[in-house]
Amino acid sequence: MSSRLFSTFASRARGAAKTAAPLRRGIATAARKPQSRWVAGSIAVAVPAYLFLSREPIRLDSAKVQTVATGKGVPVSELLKRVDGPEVWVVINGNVYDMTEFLDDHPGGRDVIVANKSHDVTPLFAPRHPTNQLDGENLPPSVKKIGPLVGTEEELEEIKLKISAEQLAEEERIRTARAEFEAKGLGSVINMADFEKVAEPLLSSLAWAYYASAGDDEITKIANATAYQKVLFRPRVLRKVAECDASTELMGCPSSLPVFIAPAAMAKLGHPLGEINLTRGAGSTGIIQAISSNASCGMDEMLEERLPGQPLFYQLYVNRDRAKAAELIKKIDAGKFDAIMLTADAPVGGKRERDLRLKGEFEGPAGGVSEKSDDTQGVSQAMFAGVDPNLCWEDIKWVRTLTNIPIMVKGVQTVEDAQMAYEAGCDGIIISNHGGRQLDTTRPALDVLLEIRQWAPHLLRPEFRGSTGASRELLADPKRLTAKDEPDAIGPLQHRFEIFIDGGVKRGTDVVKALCLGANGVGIGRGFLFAQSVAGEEGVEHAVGILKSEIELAIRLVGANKVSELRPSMVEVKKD
Ligand SMILES: Cc1cc2nc3c(=O)[nH]c(=O)nc-3n(C[C@H](O)[C@H](O)[C@H](O)COP(=O)(O)O)c2cc1C
Repeated sequence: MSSRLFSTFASRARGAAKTAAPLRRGIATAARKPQSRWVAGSIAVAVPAYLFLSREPIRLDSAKVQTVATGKGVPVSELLKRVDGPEVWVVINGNVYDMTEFLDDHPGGRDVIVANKSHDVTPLFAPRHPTNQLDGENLPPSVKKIGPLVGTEEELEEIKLKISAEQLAEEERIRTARAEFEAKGLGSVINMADFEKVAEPLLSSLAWAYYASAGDDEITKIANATAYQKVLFRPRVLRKVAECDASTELMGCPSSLPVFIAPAAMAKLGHPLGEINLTRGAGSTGIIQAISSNASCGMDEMLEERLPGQPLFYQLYVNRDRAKAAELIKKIDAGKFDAIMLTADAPVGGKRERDLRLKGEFEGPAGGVSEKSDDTQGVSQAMFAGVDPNLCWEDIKWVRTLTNIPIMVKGVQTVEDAQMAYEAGCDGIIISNHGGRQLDTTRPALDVLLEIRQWAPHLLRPEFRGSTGASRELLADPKRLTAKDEPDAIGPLQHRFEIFIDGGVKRGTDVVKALCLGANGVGIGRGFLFAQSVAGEEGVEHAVGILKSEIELAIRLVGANKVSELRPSMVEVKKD
């Protein structure tokens, strides 16, 4: 995918220097930024992280090789002495850590650590945690760093995690699928659904379950996507559509498309660079990434990748420990993020059965809001253990006292709550049901947008308050396209209020439909997770390229030249 298509940030900072690259570039790009702290670790874990549960040898980093040579450090024999005792020591990235005091604080529960005591757990740790999770002040206070490990090849072999026949078979399956995909190339992916199909065999069963899962019977997840089929276009013809510009502004930030990367946790489960792929891909294509509170890369790692002027949003889960929550909000403020998406639809985690079936093999990220998890719970529950279930509208005011960054509420699912968000002084909302991952059989997100149009049109910009389909005014003046479809009888809003929507968006036509109905922009979660899993940063760029061409095509074929010309009269909503 060429960055020439996307001028916004790419040309400013990275220029058009990118050349067509092999699919392996996702890994190779780690070497592109030698200043990144990520690099040293990423080379070593690249292959195992792809395979997720791989027990392939982790190469020693240079510091460790030196200690082996000088004989200084913690001998393997010391580690092995703890196999049967009460102390729990593990090796991560060549260093020995005492986890005994940390066990009950671990977001993923104590079992996963205890079961692997006195082993090198780097292959389990790397795909789930920020690379700098154990550096300096990031080291949890209850974890003790003992020192670098030293040992002979045979001793190091002894402390490697044991791999089951099932896991070996999975590694083989992934290897074969990747080889098959690389023979075909990224050009074989021509739409967002293709990314999902290609990603499935490339992912570990755990990563696939985590990404694809949704609440209960996954009815809302499916409905989110199919809802777009009930909105049909009413294209206008003979409109001079040679020119087309799909760029727009989201919360006052330039965006090459009316699409943003919805915040989604644990991108490293799919690719060793994880969310860094998303930051880079968003930067080079000029779209906006919303970073999850539970990202598997650290906030500072992503900020390091940010291009000059690149807008970034941050998704906030408010921790029940308000001191911790305030600390995170101050970090967001200091990071100069362009908007906060305060997630409100997950006071507790949904029941995601694909996750639950794999329980015991997964741990939540150590960053974000995750807290100690109850070991009877599954994957997603670990993610939500720290989230304050008592968060309420009053708390928006509290967040406001800590930062001036625009605040949006993510997870609004009724017109009543859209109005409450406006009255609470929020700068916007994201209509979302978390991709169907929370309360199953909740209405598809698109229905909420239609409900807002029906009952609170004043929350939309004036030109989107009209009815869909042919209006009396339009028929009286059919040449009109860019003027308002309906007179603005309601009057202006008292403060900025933008409406975004996510869930089930797979096509450029879905995006254009949401915009015709009054949304300012559209978020995509799984689609970008799959894209980065398939081909790292280049996968993200390829996905943006697909969306861009589909969105531009839809804008033109509906009879417009730019986003601001899209109108309710260009669509009709089929009655159920
Ligand atoms: C694997 C995964 C992890 C997610 N993690 C978060 C998260 O940490 N915070 C959040 O607000 N939403 C999270 N979401 C929800 C997304 O932000 C978004 O609402 C949803 O993915 C949109 O649906 P789509 O995947 O059909 O595009 C996650 C979604 C997925 C699929």
